[in-house]
Amino acid sequence: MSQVVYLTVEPETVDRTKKQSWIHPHLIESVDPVKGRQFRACHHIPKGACLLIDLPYAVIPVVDEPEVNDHLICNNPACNRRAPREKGRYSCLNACMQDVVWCSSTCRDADKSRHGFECTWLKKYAESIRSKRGEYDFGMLWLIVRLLAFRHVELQKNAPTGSKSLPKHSWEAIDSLCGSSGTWSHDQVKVWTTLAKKYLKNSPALPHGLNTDRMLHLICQEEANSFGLYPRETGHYPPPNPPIDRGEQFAAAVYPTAAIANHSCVPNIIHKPDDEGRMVFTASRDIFPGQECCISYFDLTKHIELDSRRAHLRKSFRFLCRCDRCVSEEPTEEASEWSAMPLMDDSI
Ligand SMILES: C[S@@+](CC[C@H](N)C(=O)[O-])C[C@H]1O[C@@H](n2cnc3c(N)ncnc32)[C@H](O)[C@@H]1O
Repeated sequence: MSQVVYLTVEPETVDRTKKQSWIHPHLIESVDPVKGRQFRACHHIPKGACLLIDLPYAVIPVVDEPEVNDHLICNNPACNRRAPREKGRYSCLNACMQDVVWCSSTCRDADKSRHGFECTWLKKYAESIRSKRGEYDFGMLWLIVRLLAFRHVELQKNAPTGSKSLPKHSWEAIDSLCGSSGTWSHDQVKVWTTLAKKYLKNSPALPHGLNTDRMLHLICQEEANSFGLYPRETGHYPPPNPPIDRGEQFAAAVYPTAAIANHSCVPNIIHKPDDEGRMVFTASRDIFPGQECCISYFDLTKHIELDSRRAHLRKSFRFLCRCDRCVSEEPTEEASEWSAMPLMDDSI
């Protein structure tokens, strides 16, 4: 069977030329006693309907070799398009880091205030963090710095805190993301505390005015809520046979509204970033009033059996999956066994 391609039906209210997040009027936020915040349908949503287009609050490219890789994206948050080598890339005038590029000098100028916030930090730390700690820790810290950079721009503009209703796009929305140090192993929290003290403390190179505890909390929020960006869709169920993976990750981002979506091993939403780094949710089947609307946090072709799915979610995302499929497949005594199991130390 080849992969099913869903044609996303965009309601007339979506104007993609406007750089705004958009949410389907039938998708609402509610709270589940176990899973926390969640999306629910308040009216029927037909298969193929576009449910959400969410602008990232912060995004970073994930590439191994910036000088040869075409996956670099324009750093201007109002653009976020791919910046291919052959079309010419515009580097930082302060030469802070090779991964930082813009697709035009106009985009570079437009991004002056936000990039200015991260530039000194990148120049001072990027190389040494990469060589001492590796790409994962560097990417995580850079994404945190970018969250702070957007906050800085928001504070500078003295912008009114974003809308209270969905879609949300503000520091206030980032502040309310789930994630706490209690979810992670003691060893992991120790490592992150050291990183926060060493690389994220309030300083002239990173003037944010927040304390180390807040930085540690921000790391936990980022780890629980960030998305990997892949070229193909995530969440086809049943998984295509032969399996088609979602391709190589090219970026990581934090989306203030998309982060409300819980995981299901039988999701009714497929998700994929568009050409401008916005996260797009599409209904993969008819959704009826009251039903929860979920994405899949992982490639469903990679973990098939209950044990494998739950172990992966537990290790990478630190929760016991309570989706309909897992609950219906679990042997009666298993739930208590899983709940009693200590969390593994080799998180992520
Ligand atoms: C990206 S957040 C999703 C929104 C979150 N529920 C909230 O309150 O903000 C991921 C967190 O939601 C919860 N979660 C998501 N999917 C779940 C599931 N299938 N079973 C249990 N908890 C889930 C876990 O606590 C997880 O760490």
